Amino acid sequence: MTSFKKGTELTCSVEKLAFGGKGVARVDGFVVFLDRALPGQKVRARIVKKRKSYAEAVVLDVLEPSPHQVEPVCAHFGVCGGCRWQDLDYGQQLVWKRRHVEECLEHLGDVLETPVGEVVPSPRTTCYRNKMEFTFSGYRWLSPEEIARKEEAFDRSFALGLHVRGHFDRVFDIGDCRLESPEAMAIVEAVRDFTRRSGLPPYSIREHRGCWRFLVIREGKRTGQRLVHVITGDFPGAEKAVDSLTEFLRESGPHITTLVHSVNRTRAQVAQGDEERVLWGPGAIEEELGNLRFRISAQSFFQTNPLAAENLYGTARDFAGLTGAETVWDLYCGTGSIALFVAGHARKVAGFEVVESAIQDAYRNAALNKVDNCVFRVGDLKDVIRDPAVRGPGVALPDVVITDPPRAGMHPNVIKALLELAPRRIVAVSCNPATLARDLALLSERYHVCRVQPFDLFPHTPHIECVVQLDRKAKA
Ligand SMILES: C[S@@+](CC[C@H](N)C(=O)[O-])C[C@H]1O[C@@H](n2cnc3c(N)ncnc32)[C@H](O)[C@@H]1O
Repeated sequence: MTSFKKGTELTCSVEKLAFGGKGVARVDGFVVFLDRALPGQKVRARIVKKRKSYAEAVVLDVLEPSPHQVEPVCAHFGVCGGCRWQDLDYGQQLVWKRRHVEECLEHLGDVLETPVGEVVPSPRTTCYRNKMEFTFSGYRWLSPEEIARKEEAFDRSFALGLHVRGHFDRVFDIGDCRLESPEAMAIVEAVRDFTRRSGLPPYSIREHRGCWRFLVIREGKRTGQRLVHVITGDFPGAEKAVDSLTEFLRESGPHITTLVHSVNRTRAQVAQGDEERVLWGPGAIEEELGNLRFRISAQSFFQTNPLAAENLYGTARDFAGLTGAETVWDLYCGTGSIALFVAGHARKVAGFEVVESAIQDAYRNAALNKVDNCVFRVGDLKDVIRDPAVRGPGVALPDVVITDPPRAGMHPNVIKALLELAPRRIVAVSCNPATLARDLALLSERYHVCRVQPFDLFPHTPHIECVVQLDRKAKA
């Protein structure tokens, strides 16, 4: 009988991928989750955690490869925290993503009227992200290959890059990220070069002190515009150093359209800051989605894979089945992209969102596109969804609701309100099949779940988005 004690080494065959991305093997009937394993592989692995009904293990050696294994396109694969499925054939990634949606929705049984659709692939599988966040660190992590190159002297006291997989406190110098454009990577290189020589220290997450914290690059995939957002700590000389960095990039970084500096005074390791200073250009970029143009400022939310999001929004609009006569509510509207996408097909659209700056962006985007039948309301939906005062006099109750909540899904108050408001159709957009399944089960009290269409917005990761059409049941 195999022991599953921590530290035990075993050989096993990987059967499938679990929701979340880990490989699954059964050893003597006991489930073992394997980090970085693919179905079809035979591996030697070491148990790192033992629970009552399962164990977790790391792969030490691949003894037999998976038939679906491919050569990863990125040199940092395995070390980097992103792209964990880059060594799995893209077609298979889509197969497993669909299966995970099916598994999550399985318990809905007959409520689900049609099978889950085939996953719509991302138009691009590399260079698809329009936003990347890079972290500065005073402790540069070196790969075993770099350490082996003893003849090279590596400066370990400064890094600008991404986090090492599973380690929030380790950063490696990224040279070539395949999710980003070569132009954006050239900016990372130039910023690293300048800041390393600046004499000012990277921010330390242990001492909570230092200058350089984050570099965020946003890129309009259709417009080619690029925004550089430098986030520093509250450190003497930081402002002057960013001014000099701006001058340096103006001379050497031809790919930049605008540069913004902000200060993060908090201990939270988030790439956001206050006191935004626009040092170069308009302080925002524009992106095109369908026939709309969106203004994206340094800290506003925008879908990170715009080309795939365009397909998703188009399907959300199709599922809404609008004739031009409807009042549509766009719940969790962010900067209004879905509201604006459907505005031309509806009488009136009302967007609801908790972040005030996103609402300002939504109005700006409506004006930019000369859309005049949308209103946007700020507030926590669980409190404001039934509040006529927040809704305002010009907004009728909805014929159709489109809802796109964060990963946690909809609050029970929002579900309850939807069941009472009972629009004839609900289109649910979700980035988390598990919370989607929970919300659909609750809504099924009054709604048929007609269609589920998954979209891949994040190639090489286990993430999957879904658009679902729900139609109100006829009264018995
Ligand atoms: C997945 S995003 C969707 C944004 C938008 N539909 C889009 O496609 O760009 C979820 C949005 O819900 C907002 N949000 C989160 N919790 C909320 C709440 N309790 N009430 C209202 N909005 C909320 C977030 O700020 C975010 O903009």
